[in-house]
Amino acid sequence: MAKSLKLEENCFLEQFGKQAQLHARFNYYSPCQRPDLVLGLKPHADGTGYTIILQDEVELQVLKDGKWYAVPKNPTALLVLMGDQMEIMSNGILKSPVHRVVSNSKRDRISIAMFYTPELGKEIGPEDELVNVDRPRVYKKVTDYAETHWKFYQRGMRALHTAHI
Ligand SMILES: O=C(O)CCC(=O)C(=O)O
Ligand SMILES: [Fe+2]
Repeated sequence: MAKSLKLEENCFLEQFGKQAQLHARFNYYSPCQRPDLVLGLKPHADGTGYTIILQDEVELQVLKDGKWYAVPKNPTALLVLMGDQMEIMSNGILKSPVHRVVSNSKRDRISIAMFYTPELGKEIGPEDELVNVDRPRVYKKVTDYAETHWKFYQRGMRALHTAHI
């Protein structure tokens, strides 16, 4: 990702720190009689650096320009979603998408999500090379953003505005 932005290849890794955290969550979504009324997982963006997902059935959707798009099923692929902290470190170039899981009346669904988050207590912020006259600094430096994210998540809100300049 750093290389794709013409940055020194370890710069994001250094921001994550030596004690970066990796959490795994195993999700089971049972069939639901009223998929029109019930979501598998409410709309949210991840507070991680990034999240890697393995899904067995399509029901994950990503919000773009006010519309929900299904992420195609590919059992041999891992889906990598940017989290809010990669959006901050890339000064808004990489986007942390709002996503949700819809439910299905016929079948269940299993997914495994790996959440990769910077070390506790480590300050992160936009890479200096990504700040210039054409692209002013969008985000300030933040520490333990995942905690702030969690507080807002519980109220069904995004936390990214707390990192805006
Ligand atoms: O189950 C999925 O595919 C997505 C899970 C997810 O978005 C999350 O746990 O944050
Ligand atoms: Fe998520």
